[in-house]
Amino acid sequence: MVNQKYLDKAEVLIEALPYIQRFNRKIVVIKYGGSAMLDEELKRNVIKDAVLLKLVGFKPIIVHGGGKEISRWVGKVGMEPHFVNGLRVTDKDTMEIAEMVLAKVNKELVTLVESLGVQAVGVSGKDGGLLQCKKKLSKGEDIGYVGEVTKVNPKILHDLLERDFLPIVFPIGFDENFDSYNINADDAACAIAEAVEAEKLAFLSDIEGVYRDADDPSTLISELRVDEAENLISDGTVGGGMIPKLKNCIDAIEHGVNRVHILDGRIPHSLLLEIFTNKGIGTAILKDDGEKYYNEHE
Ligand SMILES: NC(=[NH2+])NCCC[C@H](N)C(=O)O
Repeated sequence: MVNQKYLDKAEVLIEALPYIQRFNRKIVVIKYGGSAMLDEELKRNVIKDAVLLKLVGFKPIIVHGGGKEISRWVGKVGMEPHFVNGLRVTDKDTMEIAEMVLAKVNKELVTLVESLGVQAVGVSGKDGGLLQCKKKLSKGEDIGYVGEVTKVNPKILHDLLERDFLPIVFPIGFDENFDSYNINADDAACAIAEAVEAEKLAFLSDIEGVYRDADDPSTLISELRVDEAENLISDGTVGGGMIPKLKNCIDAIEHGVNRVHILDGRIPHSLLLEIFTNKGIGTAILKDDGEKYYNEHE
């Protein structure tokens, strides 16, 4: 008699097989941010997942933020934050700290990947002219050195992938006058995924996914087509911080990314559970004619 426990384990691995085949040699952009960056254990888990994706033949690219770490350092050096109409301003000094902190976080991530036996290269949006940007206004207000991506030059990423490195990007870029800007990491990940024609873009954040009712976690939506996602925005079902997130997802799909996933980075290995199982664990956003794997396999 074979122990059921072993059979269950084998089943889990076999469930992954079609996805390993389907996504072989495909680019997967992983936006890494939120609480999963502050907890060492979670950080290791996220990086292990990315390393696993790499070693089974995918081409992951990590794009990371570091907002909380930047705020911590701004406080640590005793800088007073400025606000314009309730919005925090990124002045020259803050910009300088942001770049320093993100570079430090970037090298920590590179080190973690390297410690797991995969070669990683960290780049900023300045390297190879990856992210060109301009000043982004917030509701018409100048909030300092906050950038909006105007153009992506993905050559550096293709070169690194070609040579089998795992690229790790932090979203600082320059404008046409070579002034530095801090770019929102979700926006950067989205622009990069479009430019490299990624198969997938996965957002690891502090929310399980998209809910039909924000107050009821049992209403998590497993799969959403772009038109359904647009309706959720226009009919007011989703609100707050989910709106820009969902808009990025829609934008990515309209510009060629096949699937976008919103995942909870606080759940250990959410990335693997999403990619290698039929049901996934977060919300998957698909093209209007995208097949819903979940229903298909039910
Ligand atoms: N949240 C979901 N329903 N996810 C389904 C994921 C399906 C498949 N593993 C994929 O990566 O595309």
